[in-house]
Amino acid sequence: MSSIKLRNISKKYKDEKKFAVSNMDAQIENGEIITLLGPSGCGKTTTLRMIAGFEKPQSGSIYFGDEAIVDEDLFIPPQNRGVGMVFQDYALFPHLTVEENIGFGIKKDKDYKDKINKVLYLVKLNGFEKKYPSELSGGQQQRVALARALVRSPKVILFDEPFSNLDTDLRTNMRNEIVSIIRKTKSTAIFVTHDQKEAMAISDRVIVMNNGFVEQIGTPKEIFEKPKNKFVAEFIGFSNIFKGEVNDNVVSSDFGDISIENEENFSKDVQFSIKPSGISIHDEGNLSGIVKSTSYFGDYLEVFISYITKDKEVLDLVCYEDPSKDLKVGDSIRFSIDKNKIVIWKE
Ligand SMILES: Nc1ncnc2c1ncn2[C@@H]1O[C@H](COP(=O)(O)OP(=O)(O)OP(=O)(O)O)[C@@H](O)[C@H]1O
Repeated sequence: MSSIKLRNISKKYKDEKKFAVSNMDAQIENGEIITLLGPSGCGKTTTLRMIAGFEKPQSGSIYFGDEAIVDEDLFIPPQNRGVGMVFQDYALFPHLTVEENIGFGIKKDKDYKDKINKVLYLVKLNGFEKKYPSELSGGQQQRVALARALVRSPKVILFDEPFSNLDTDLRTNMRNEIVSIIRKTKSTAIFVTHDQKEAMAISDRVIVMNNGFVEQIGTPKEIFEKPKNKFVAEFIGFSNIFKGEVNDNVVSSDFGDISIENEENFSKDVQFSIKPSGISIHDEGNLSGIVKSTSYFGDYLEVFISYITKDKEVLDLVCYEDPSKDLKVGDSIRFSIDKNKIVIWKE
């Protein structure tokens, strides 16, 4: 187990104009589960591969604990880094049994059997040692891949989109199981995903990346409550994003003045998001609009409202309403905004 420090690392692939990763700084604590989150092509896999040693950064340094593994004149090769990797496609040898896959490349000393049995038990595959990968489900194959990483007692385990080949139910179960094994073994783990829900569900902290840059590093709660900018807010699924101006404890916008707590001391130009649950349609609402569309989702009704500003601009808002409400497209309605359901960031 080890902490990891990335200091100012940059990577540009040969013949590419753009940097895949630019000036990245991050500190990952010992035993922490961290996720690199961002859209396709933002540099997540490149970062993971630089930590594993499959790619060499042009500049910057990487430390495992106090030990430099990459520096100006230093490059420790992958096999000497003590890194375990679990890939999206499991990368198991089809002609080897579960036991042989897990034990591949490790010394067949007197502890060999014990080590294999210990990890088989951990991933709940005892009894499967003589099976071949083709005889296993996707989830079971993924557990073999994890056991193969764990048997080497790695300093850090890297997971590249490990759940993307599994269907939804299995995916949730597998991710809970894998996280509980990581916690049990107190491993330091880095995941790569572009699924924000998954990132929030499994991580102690999330690194949000965009275009090779780190946009924000924080706990899921910090990122949800204090997104740094519009990219992060949109990427984690915020809707109803508008501009405003803050003076003391009031944000002024197209929806009038709304008093806020302003613990962050925002001033002047900001952007803000109104959570869909923070908009309610009722006759006493101080704002008026027209129902643009409705979609029924069982537990709630998703309603799009068209709101006309003082400058005659039409803004669309989405809100979640009681599904028993009788709302039809074209209805004139009144609505209000709950100031506690507003999230603000500096523009
Ligand atoms: N071997 C390579 N040679 C040249 N360019 C590459 C190579 N691998 C990645 N890139 C480029 O580097 C950038 C970052 O790619 P990377 O695979 O790290 O992104 P990602 O966030 O992991 O994307 P995805 O979610 O699609 O896997 C992209 O612009 C990509 O096209």
